[in-house]
Amino acid sequence: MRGHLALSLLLACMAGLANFGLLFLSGWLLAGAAAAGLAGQAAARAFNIVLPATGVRFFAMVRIGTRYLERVVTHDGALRLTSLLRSWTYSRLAPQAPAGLVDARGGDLLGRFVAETDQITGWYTDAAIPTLRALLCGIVFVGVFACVLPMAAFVLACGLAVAALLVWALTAPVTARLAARSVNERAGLQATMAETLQNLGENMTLGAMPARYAAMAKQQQGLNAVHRRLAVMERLAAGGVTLAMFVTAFVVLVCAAQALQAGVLDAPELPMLVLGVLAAFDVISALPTARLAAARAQVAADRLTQRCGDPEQDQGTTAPAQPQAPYDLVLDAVSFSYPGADVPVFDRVSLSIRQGEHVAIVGPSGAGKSSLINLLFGFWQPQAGHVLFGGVDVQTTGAESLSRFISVAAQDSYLFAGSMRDNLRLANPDATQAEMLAALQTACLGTFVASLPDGLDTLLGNEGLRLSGGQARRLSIAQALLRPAPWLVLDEPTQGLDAATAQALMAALLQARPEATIVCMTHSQDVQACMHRVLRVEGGRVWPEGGADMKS
Ligand SMILES: Nc1ncnc2c1ncn2[C@@H]1O[C@H](COP(=O)(O)OP(=O)(O)OP(=O)(O)O)[C@@H](O)[C@H]1O
Repeated sequence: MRGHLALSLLLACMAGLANFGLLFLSGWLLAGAAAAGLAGQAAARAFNIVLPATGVRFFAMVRIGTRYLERVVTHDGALRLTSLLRSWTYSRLAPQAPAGLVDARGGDLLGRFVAETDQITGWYTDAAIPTLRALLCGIVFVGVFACVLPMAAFVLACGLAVAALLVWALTAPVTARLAARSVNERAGLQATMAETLQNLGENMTLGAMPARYAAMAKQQQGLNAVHRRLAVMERLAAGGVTLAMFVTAFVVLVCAAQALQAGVLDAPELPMLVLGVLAAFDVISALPTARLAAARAQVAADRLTQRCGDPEQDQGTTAPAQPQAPYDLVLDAVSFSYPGADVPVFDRVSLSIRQGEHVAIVGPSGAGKSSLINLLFGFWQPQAGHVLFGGVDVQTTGAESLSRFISVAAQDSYLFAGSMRDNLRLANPDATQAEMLAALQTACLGTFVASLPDGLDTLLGNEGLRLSGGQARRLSIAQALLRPAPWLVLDEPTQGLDAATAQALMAALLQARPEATIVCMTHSQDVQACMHRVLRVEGGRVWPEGGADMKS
C-alpha cells in the first residue's frame, strides 16, 4: 500500500508540475512571440520559437499521461485499500455475532461495512494525496519563481500559505461537527431504510408504512441540511482560494512590472509569472474538498473502530483448541443471564450429554431451550461455570471450529435468495445431487421437490419467501443433515407439522443418522417419544423429565 501511495503522489505531483510548466511556458511563448512581432522582422527572426513550443508540447503530453496514470494507480490503490478495510471489518464483526451485535442495526452495520470503509479510503484519494501534492508542488513552484524573480517567489509563497490557511480557517470550526452529523444522519437513514425494506410485509400489514415514510423523510431532510451547509462551507473556502489567487496574481504583476521597468525582467517573463501564479493555485484549489474528505474519513474511522475495536490491537491469534472424541457436552455449574435481564436463564446448571445420545430438551416457551444452543456455540459467555465440548471450553474453540462438529437447524434459520441447490451447497459445498436428494427425502421434502418443474434448481426468492414456513424449516433440517458432523441439534424440528409427518420425519432422521448425537429442543410428544432421554428446562434449572433437579 505504501508503494501505491508513493507512486500516486509522485504521479499527482508530476501532473501538477506539468500543468504549471505548460502555463508558465505558454505565457512566455505568447508574450515572446507578440513582442518579437511588434519589434519588427529582424526581431521576429531572432526569436527562437522552437524551444518554448517544444516545451509546451512536452508539458501538455506529460500532463495528459501523468493524469491518466495517476487516476489508474490511485484508484487501484483505493480499491486495494477498500478491500483490505472490508476484510478487516468483517474479520472483526463476524466473531462478535450474535452477542456483541445485539444492539446493532443491520442497516447501520452495512453502512459501516460499505460506506464508512469507502470514506476512509477517501482519506487516501481525496485528502492525503491532494494535500501532499499541494505542499510539494508549492515548494517547487516557489523555487522556479525564485529563479526568475525572487520578489515574485516571496509573494507566491505568501499567497499559497494564506490560501491554505484560509481553507483551514473557513472550514475548521464546523467541519468535524458537520462531518460527524453527515455520517451519523446517513447511517440512521440507511438503517431505517434497510429495516423498512427487510420487513416490508410486516410494515404494510401493521399499517406502519406512513410512519416509516415520515421517519425516512425527516432523516433525509436532516441529511440534506447538513450537506447544504457542507457545500456552502466548501464553496466559501474555494472562494477564499480564488480571491487569494487573484490578489497574488495582481501583486506579482505589480512586482514584475517594477522589475521590468528596472530592467531586471524581460517583457515575455511578465505574463509568464502571472500565468504561473494561476497554475500554482490549481494545486491549492483541491484543498477545501480535501479538508472535508479528511474530516469525513476521521469520523468514519472513529465509528468503525468503535464497533470493530482498535486496529493497533490486531495481534497474531492463537489457534483455537480443537474438541477431541468422545464429543460429549458438559455444562459445569453454568449460570447465565442475558444482559439487562433480571431473571437468569440458567442458575448453576450442570448436565452432560454423551456422544451418540438422543436427547429432547423440553420446557415452557421462554424457559431457555434455544439459549442452550447459544451457550453450546460460545455465542454467549456464561457468567459462571464452563461449557465443555469434546473436553475443551467452547469459549476457546470458537463457533467456526465447533460448526465442524455440531450441525444446527435453528428455529429461524436464514434462506438465501437463490436455488434450493445453492442453499443446500451452503451447508456442504461438496454435496452431490444424490446426497442432496437423500437429505431432502429424510427431511420429508422429497415429494415436494419431485413435484417442482425445476427440482433442485427452483429459485426460493429472498429469504426463501417461495416456501411455506414448514417447508423452510425442513429445508434447514436437510442443510443440517448434509453436514457430516457427529452432533445434530434441531430446534423445534416438527413445529407446524401434522402428527403423521412429524413421526415420519423423526423416523427418517434416526434411520439416516443412527450414529449421530441428536438433541432436539421441542414441545412435541412425538419427538420426545423417539429420544433416549428428556431434559426439562424451567425456572433457570434443568432436570431429567420425571427425575431430580440437575442444579449443582
Ligand atoms: N438475545 C437475547 N437477549 C436477551 N434476552 C434473550 C435473548 N434471547 C432470548 N432471550 C430471553 O431468554 C429467555 C430464554 O429464551 P429462549 O429463546 O432460550 O427460550 P425457549 O425456551 O427456546 O423459548 P421457545 O420455546 O419459545 O423457543 C427468554 O426469556 C427470552 O426472552
